[in-house]
Amino acid sequence: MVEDQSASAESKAEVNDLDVAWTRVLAGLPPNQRAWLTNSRPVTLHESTAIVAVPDDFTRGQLETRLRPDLERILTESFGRDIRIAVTVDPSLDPELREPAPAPQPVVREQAPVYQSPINQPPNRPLTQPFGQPVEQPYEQPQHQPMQQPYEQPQQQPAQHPMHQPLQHQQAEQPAAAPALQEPTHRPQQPEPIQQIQQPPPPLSVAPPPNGSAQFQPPTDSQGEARLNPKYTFETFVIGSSNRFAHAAAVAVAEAPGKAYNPQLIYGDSGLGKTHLLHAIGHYVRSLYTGARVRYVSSEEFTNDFINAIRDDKAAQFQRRYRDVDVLLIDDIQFLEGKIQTQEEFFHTFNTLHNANKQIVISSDRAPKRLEALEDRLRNRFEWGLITDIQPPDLETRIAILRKKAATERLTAPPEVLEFIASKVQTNIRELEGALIRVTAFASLNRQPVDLSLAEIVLKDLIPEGSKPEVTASMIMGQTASYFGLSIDDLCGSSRSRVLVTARQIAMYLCRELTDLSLPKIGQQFGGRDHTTVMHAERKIRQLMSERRSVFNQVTELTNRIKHQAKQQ
Ligand SMILES: Nc1ncnc2c1ncn2[C@@H]1O[C@H](COP(=O)(O)OP(=O)(O)OP(=O)(O)O)[C@@H](O)[C@H]1O
Repeated sequence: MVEDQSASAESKAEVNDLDVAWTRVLAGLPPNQRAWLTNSRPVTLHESTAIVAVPDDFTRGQLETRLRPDLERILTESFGRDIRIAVTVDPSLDPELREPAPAPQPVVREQAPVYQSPINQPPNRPLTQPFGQPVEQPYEQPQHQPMQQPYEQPQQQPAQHPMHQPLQHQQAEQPAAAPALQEPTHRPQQPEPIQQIQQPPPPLSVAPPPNGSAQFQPPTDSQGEARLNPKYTFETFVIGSSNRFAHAAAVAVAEAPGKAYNPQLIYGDSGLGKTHLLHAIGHYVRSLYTGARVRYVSSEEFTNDFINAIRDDKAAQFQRRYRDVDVLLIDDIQFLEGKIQTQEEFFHTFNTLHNANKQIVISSDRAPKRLEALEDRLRNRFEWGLITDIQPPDLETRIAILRKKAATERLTAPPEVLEFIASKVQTNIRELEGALIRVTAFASLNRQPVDLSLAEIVLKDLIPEGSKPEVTASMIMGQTASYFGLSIDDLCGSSRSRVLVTARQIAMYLCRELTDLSLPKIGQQFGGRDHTTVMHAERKIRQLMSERRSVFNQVTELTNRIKHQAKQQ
């Protein structure tokens, strides 16, 4: 912790230095070159790489080609050591795209950049779907299939499974032949077709990848198998000082997968946006590179998949699923702690991908150094790339997140209510969003406008004063079962009677809102259900709360009971 704080203090100092150095850059360039930097700004300095944000790809092309030598020379002189630049596009820097300043109360300082994701720009850059796959497959697929197997410790598996035979290992360690990089096929278009930018700009890489460059193969999986939540994009991600660096690095990685930083590891507490950034990388890569094979997986699913593959003798399919990809996004790596055989398998997956210059992005709830029950060789590998952290957002960022959420979900709430909610919920963004949903649902049920007094009433019970009591899944399940006159076995069982389904979904929703448990962990608590079932339940209850008073009341009453119980413990 102390170490983390000092690292963050150091990075703040460097940001200031970078600002100073940037003024030297501006002073040192001839006017015709300086003009390119009018709307650009330095983002941060990480080791020997200065990340610079520019408003569009055209400017980026200029910085990466014509201006690069001078920029790097002046920065190198300023810092007294070699500095290279990495350029990222932030369209909100374009004065023409900038949102008008918010009227009277300028509480919100951070605005999310409006990413020009090609997904949203069909006319110029259709998203080519190889093999006629649908463009997007719904992310949330309600499934009620119990998991094939409960979460078993992979240690229980036979040590010499074919998946771990020496030959396989050798193959995994071999660098795969990596042909030349194909530039993004869907670079954002520029208004003026100037000859110079007909060439795609050079990649963002700050150092050439060790074994040549990656090439994206035609995908073998469908769009749906990337399993990306359509809501988690860079466009919907609000940037603040707490996540600015992680965001900039994520954009850089998505623009030059396998080249900019490999692996990228994002760490931070629960509910701070790690999963969101992983999905956003996936979307952006897919929109830039035709046919890029992207796979998102939580470490829990990876573990289960591995166990099932061994059980069903499907090692080869398992390996193909995770190794024949261009970008592997692996969430909550801390889940692999203590799981020796899954770590072993992941180690070889990592090596195969890294050797072939395929991008790996990892999230964790802690810095790699603190993943004590993870093998050293894995932790070392995580340190090969770029490690970025996400801190809890400050008040302004929390308000900006609520504004964005309200806009995307079409929820109406005046600024003072958003400020009130943001001041009450300080650490977890999932909880922040949950509070907004409850306030707006309550107003909609009562056909009342959303105002401060209403928000105060709704949040009084949700967020009690004083220290936050720890809520567990068993408390939620116990309270829900007794409230509905059911047993815990009923909640975990397979009956689909209407009352039972609603009770189960409410309990899952509350686990999501009141605990830090991941989706697969919650599914596991409810009789080994799939994580998509939990996602469906969360969405369903959010919707029902604003449509049915009975459901709103049930959720509110249960929250009170659960929090009360937690306080007594
Ligand atoms: N900067 C942000 N801008 C907009 N929404 C955000 C931001 N950060 C987090 N969120 C939202 O907060 C919710 C929780 O985020 P997410 O699931 O990515 O957190 P996490 O760090 O992966 O948590 P966990 O470790 O519990 O899985 C999501 O709905 C996400 O969209």
